[in-house]
Amino acid sequence: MITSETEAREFVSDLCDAEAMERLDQFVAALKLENETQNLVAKPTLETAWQRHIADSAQLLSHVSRETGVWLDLGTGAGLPGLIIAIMRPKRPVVLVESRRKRIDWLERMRMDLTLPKCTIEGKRLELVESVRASVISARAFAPLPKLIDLSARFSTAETTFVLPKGRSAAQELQTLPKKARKLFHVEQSLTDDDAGILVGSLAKGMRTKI
Ligand SMILES: C[S@@+](CC[C@H](N)C(=O)[O-])C[C@H]1O[C@@H](n2cnc3c(N)ncnc32)[C@H](O)[C@@H]1O
Repeated sequence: MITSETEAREFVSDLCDAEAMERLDQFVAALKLENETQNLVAKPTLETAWQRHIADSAQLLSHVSRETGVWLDLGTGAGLPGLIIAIMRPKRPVVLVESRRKRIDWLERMRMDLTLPKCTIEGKRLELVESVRASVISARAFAPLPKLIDLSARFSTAETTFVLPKGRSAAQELQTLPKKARKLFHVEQSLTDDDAGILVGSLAKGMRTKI
């Protein structure tokens, strides 16, 4: 379990290079400033930003086997987890979907300032985003599980891995899926919170049209 800012930095630095670490520091500094003008994350969480946001996002990499293909992040908001993945894996195409104007502007600015040419931002509602085949789909605090799957199934194939940090409700949310769909996901322990879980899984063919 990651229990301090130092441990969080060490955990993340094992997963990326020194240049990415510099960019992550730049991101954290910018996030603290931006949070004074728009409510991107809960203010108290900024004191432990590396644990609560950076390592929390970075840990998703451990649940994804393929290092290639589009990583699609739904409802990216402050940049979590999608922008963190884009910083740590700058050669990978990462698509961030976010509908709120001020948040889109923030993400665009970060993408420019951090020089992330493979990262693209779909500044609109997910429902309006053109279908692409995603290799990974992530979403933190985006929507209840059945709705999330309903909205994102058209971006998935049988090879797509869903990685969904669900906080304390992970196991409970899984129970809200029909029995057949439930079997396709499992709960991984979060490394940043004893009580939190990450839902990991893929959708079978029939499930991709309707759950
Ligand atoms: C609770 S925030 C979570 C933000 C970020 N993932 C995090 O963990 O800090 C949910 C985000 O999803 C965005 N959102 C909600 N519904 C959306 C939709 N249908 N399409 C695109 N973005 C959406 C909201 O604007 C908001 O920024």
